[in-house]
Amino acid sequence: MTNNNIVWHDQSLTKEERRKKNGHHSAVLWFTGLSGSGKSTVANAAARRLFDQNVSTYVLDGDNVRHGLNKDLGFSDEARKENIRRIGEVAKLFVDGGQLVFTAFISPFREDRDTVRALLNADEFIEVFVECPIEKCEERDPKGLYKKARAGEIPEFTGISSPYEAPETPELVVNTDTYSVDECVDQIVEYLKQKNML
Ligand SMILES: Nc1ncnc2c1ncn2[C@@H]1O[C@H](COP(=O)(O)OS(=O)(=O)O)[C@@H](OP(=O)(O)O)[C@H]1O
Ligand SMILES: Nc1ncnc2c1ncn2[C@@H]1O[C@H](COP(=O)(O)OP(=O)(O)O)[C@@H](O)[C@H]1O
Repeated sequence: MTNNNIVWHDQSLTKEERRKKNGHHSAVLWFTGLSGSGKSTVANAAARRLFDQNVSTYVLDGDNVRHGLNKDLGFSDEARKENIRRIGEVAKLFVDGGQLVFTAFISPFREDRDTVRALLNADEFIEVFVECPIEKCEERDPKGLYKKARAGEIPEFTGISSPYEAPETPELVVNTDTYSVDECVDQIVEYLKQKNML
C-alpha cells in the first residue's frame, strides 16, 4: 500500500558523513539461529568488545523488541514475517545513522531474511548463522521454554512445532557448541577487519 502524499525528505546529514565521523563502516550483523543457540549472548559480547574499541554499536534483540515495538506480534509464520520486516527497516535506520547494529532474532525463514538483505547495500548486511544443534539448545534451555514446548504448553515453537530454515550461504557461521563466546566474538571481529569495516 503506497500513499502518494508521503514524500521522502532528504536529511541534512549523510550516511557517509556519519561513518567518517565514527571512523568505521555501518552495517547490520544479522544473527539467526534457534532459541538457545547463543544469538543474544554472542551479539552483546561482540557489541561490547567493539564498543570498548570506540566502535558505535547497538543490539536489537527479539525478546526485548517484542516487549515494545513488536509487542502486538505472536509466533505464527505471518507474525514472524512482520516481526522481521519491521526490524529490518529499523536496522536500516541504524545503518544510515552510522552504527554497526547487531540483530538477534531467530528469523527462521530464508525469505524474510532475504527481504531484509534486499533493503541494504551488499556491504551493509552480514548474515551470521549462530549454529548449534537443537539437542544442545534444549540441554541449555535457559528460559525453560523447550521443556514447556515439549510439554505442549507453547505452540509453534521453533525447532519443535515451527520450522527453522538454516542459512544456505551466510557470510559467517559461529558454532556455539564448538567455540566459546569470546572465540565467536574473535571470529566476528576478524571478519569485520578483513572486510575493512573497522
Ligand atoms: N513459539 C515460540 N517460538 C520461538 N521462540 C519463542 C516462542 N515463544 C516465545 N519465544 C521466545 O521468543 C524469542 C524469539 O523471538 P524472535 O523475535 O527472535 O522470533 S522470530 O524471529 O520472530 O521467529 C525466543 O528468544 P531466544 O531464545 O532469545 O531466541 C524465545 O525465548
Ligand atoms: N559460545 C557459547 N558457548 C557456550 N555457551 C553459550 C555460548 N553462547 C551462548 N551460550 C549459552 O547458551 C544459552 C543461550 O544463549 P542466548 O544468548 O540466550 O541464546 P539465544 O539468544 O539464541 O536464545 C545461554 O545460557 C548462554 O550462556
